[in-house]
Amino acid sequence: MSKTITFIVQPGGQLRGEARVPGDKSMSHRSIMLGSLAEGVTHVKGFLEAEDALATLQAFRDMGVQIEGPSNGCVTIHGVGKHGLKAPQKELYLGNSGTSMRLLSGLLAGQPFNTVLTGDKSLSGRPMKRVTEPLALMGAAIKATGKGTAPLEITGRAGQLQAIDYTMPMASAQVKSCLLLAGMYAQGETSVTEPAPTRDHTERMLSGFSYPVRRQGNKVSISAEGKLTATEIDVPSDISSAAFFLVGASIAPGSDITLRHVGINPTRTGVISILRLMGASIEVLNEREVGGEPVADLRVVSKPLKGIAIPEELVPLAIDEFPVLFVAAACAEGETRLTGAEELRVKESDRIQVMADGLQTIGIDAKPTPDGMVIQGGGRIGGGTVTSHGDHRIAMAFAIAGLRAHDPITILDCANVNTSFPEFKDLAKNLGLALVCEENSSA
Ligand SMILES: O=C(O)C1=C[C@@H](OP(=O)(O)O)[C@@H](O)[C@H](O)C1
Ligand SMILES: C=C(OP(=O)(O)O)C(=O)O
Repeated sequence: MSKTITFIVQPGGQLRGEARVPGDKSMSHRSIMLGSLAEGVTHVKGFLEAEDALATLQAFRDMGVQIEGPSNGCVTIHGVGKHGLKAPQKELYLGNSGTSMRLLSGLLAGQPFNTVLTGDKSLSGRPMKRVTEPLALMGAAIKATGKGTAPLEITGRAGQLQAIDYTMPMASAQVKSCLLLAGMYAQGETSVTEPAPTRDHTERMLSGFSYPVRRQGNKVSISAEGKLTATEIDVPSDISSAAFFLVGASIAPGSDITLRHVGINPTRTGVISILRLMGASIEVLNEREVGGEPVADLRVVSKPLKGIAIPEELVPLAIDEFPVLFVAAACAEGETRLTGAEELRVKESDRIQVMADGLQTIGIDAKPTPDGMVIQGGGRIGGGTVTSHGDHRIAMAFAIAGLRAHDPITILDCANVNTSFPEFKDLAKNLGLALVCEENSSA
């Protein structure tokens, strides 16, 4: 039996009040990976209790790591050291999570045992050559399908990986992190050069575990010399989850919200920069540093938005926020143009096509292009039935569109909101979104 979830949003309303959205997904994954490889006991708080991060947690349990929790966001990891993982008894199932699969492929390439990585239908369609090809240059043995997709059969080549100096063809934190994790098991110094800055949580967290990692300009380097020492990790709220409310409060007249304890690492704040360019009022309050990551409270007051050409350098810094940014564009006066974002086509869904289809259904002039979208904002937003194609961020983006719609919006296939933000519907309702959630069991 599987559950289907449908969101129904009544039109209009405003967002008001305070909320703390759940922990950062990227950091939650990495806390489990590095905590498991550390010597000693790592305590994590603010861990994201959602399916993607839990898939990573289960994978490490399957490799013999004793992990307590999660309970109220607290996880205790009894690290086994860099060479302490054990062969899993079965394949590692990673659900919907691209981050788990790509980072683990690097980490597992240099282990003294074999593994098979599998995922759900969406993950099994996502491109893995971007990691298997550079890993092969390091001497890894990974067999994918003919299309370069999962399942990935990894033959562990402990002691046989060689360092590479690799320039990534695309700006991807997953590819960078995969190669850095493989580099921890390779002979020589592994370097990864990125064409544009991407999220740097792996590098920051490695330093937090006292593992040497070096950055020179856009190049990051690591070697096998070093060990991870257990630490305390405080995961801030995920700006990618906060983004739904940053947009919602901006577009719904009369809104005024404060989101507490949000991670504002500069490699993640593209959504704030883009919304401000569109005219949004977002104040960054109480800036502080928590465990090597910048954190702040964000206050958003509604303000009329205007369409813009989104600067391409902001694309990797807001890569997961485009579904909801397209909704902001639909509510902005004038044209918004996104270019340089072809990566959106290979996420949990083709986020360019799926968002354009849904926006058109609710009456918006949205034209998909190979690498982005052109949206004419300011028109009447109607209502209708859209499908998320099992993509959590599409489901939540259309829920937010309801704030400016004239008729109800029904969003099909929303169960995957649980991959990143299970509390979405409750938090959204508390802030003022008129959202109803229907659950049905299907055989
Ligand atoms: O490293 C990470 O944690 C992530 C990197 C990004 O993917 P890419 O590296 O494919 O851009 C992002 O879309 C994903 O949600 C999380
Ligand atoms: C792209 C995403 O995640 P992943 O690549 O880990 O599946 C996302 O959360 O928007």
